[in-house]
Amino acid sequence: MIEVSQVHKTFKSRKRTVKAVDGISFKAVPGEIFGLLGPNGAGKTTTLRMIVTLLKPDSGKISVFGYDTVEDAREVRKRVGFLTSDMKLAGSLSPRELMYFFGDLNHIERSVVEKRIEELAEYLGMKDFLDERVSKLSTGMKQKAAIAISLIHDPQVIIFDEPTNGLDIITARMVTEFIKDFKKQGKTIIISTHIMSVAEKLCDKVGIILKGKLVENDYLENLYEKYQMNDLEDIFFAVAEREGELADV
Ligand SMILES: Nc1ncnc2c1ncn2[C@@H]1O[C@H](COP(=O)(O)OP(=O)(O)OP(=O)(O)O)[C@@H](O)[C@H]1O
Repeated sequence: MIEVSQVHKTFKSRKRTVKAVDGISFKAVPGEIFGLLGPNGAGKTTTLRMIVTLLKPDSGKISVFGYDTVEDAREVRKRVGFLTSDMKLAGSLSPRELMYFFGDLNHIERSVVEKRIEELAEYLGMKDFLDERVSKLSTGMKQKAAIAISLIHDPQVIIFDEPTNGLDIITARMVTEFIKDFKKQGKTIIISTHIMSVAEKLCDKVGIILKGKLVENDYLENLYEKYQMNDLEDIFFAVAEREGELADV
């Protein structure tokens, strides 16, 4: 279970001050996929980076299975797997070597990592390229390797930032099928996306984020009922219009 309560994060530079996250609260529970849906710059990545302890909130509180992301960051990291579309794998290491590296970072015993590599290679279909240099792998193979690395410590919580961004439809389908399977395994999953169809296909609950504020947060079926619409894109535009977000368009 993840609880985000009244979280704020502002970035200040000499040129500008941005309230990236402005009082966001939501919960994500095991066996469900929560989708943070919003346009570019809405605050999705900043929210996810705070959940996975890469950034500290200015105020508010985030807990992951009862552990505070600031006070108990180490306990949180043990339980969380984070995958971002920026995680471009390159270089001369192989998926197996990278998994050892991330296993060490997570202080997991080598024998446990070895077993985990075998399990993940079997599950994700990576056996044929476990020892190839990642620079030589196809996009789909790299994405499988990135997923394997983010899951090396068998986390209860999976946070995927734009999981299908930049992928062809076959690789994107593969990734969404894995995410559905993680849900069946009872993991707590949060994804961010700006693609309505991804949210619609995958998510149980959707939080619509605009300019750092969560302006809608409900189960998909409740949103369809509430807005009397059966298309998430239509609902998104209805919400954006209500919030004055389309005024400049
Ligand atoms: N490290 C940073 N320093 C300064 N500003 C930042 C930083 N990270 C994010 N921002 C700003 O905070 C706002 C929210 O960014 P964020 O990356 O969270 O949005 P997003 O919803 O993930 O967008 P996208 O879909 O484009 O990735 C943006 O205005 C962004 O420029």
